[in-house]
Amino acid sequence: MTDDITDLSGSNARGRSVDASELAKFEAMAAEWWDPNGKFKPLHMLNPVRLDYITSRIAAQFGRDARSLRPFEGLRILDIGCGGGLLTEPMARLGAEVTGVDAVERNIEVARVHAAQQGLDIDYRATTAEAIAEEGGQFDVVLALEIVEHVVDPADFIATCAALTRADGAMIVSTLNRTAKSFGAAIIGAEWIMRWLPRGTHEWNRFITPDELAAMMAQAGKPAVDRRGMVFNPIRWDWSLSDRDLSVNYIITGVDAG
Ligand SMILES: C[S@@+](CC[C@H](N)C(=O)[O-])C[C@H]1O[C@@H](n2cnc3c(N)ncnc32)[C@H](O)[C@@H]1O
Ligand SMILES: [Mg+2]
Repeated sequence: MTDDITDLSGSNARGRSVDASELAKFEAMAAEWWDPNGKFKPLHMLNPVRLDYITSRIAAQFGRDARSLRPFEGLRILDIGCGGGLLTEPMARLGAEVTGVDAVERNIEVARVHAAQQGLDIDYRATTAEAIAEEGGQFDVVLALEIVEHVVDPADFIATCAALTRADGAMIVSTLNRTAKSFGAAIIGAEWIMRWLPRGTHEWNRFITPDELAAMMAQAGKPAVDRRGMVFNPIRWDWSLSDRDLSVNYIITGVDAG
């Protein structure tokens, strides 16, 4: 059950969003975070397109010029479920003051070592969103990328992310849609055929539709202002953003209703 983590290494954070069996999957893969051909290959492939999206949304929200040298100087960004820091590091490079949080201690160790090698100053913590919220943490931007399908109660988790986001801030959430196509692409394609991910990494019934996620964000006071699909093109072998096709991977930005 969610409270019983005694069968793990004991290095994982507790919190009501934590599903111990989900954490065990990431704990087992921790060493591979920065291997572009390892088990996180899909995230490495996805990284440029989601970085483009996130950078332009943050620049728009805060009136920054995304092409300047350090456009996010002065912004506080929280990356929840940061893993090895694939998206955390570019945020720091763009000048933001970045906190990366992951419930798996081993991920945080890997992230810290890699950031140090890159000469990046990132505040990495092995904890949960709810623990940061209890401390009263407030951020200009909260990122929750590819994590909501792994937490115990997605609506509760989204509410915590929203509480961590300042009134004039933005939260950006990416995940997998629950469609026949996502079963084919994310489970059969990525796990069974391509073997990019170990079998069982994703559970299709935990995937969330864009409407469900948007409803959770609206309920949490950060209604969706923008949603895009992230689409893999097997002929060009690359990813692009789409206004129309949110059938597999997608990303949503929420800002204050007022
Ligand atoms: C698919 S990975 C995504 C990593 C990173 N956000 C990225 O997109 O590159 C999901 C991450 O969420 C972490 N995680 C899962 N449940 C969590 C929870 N309840 N609180 C904090 N982190 C969690 C896992 O340890 C894992 O590193
Ligand atoms: Mg995932």
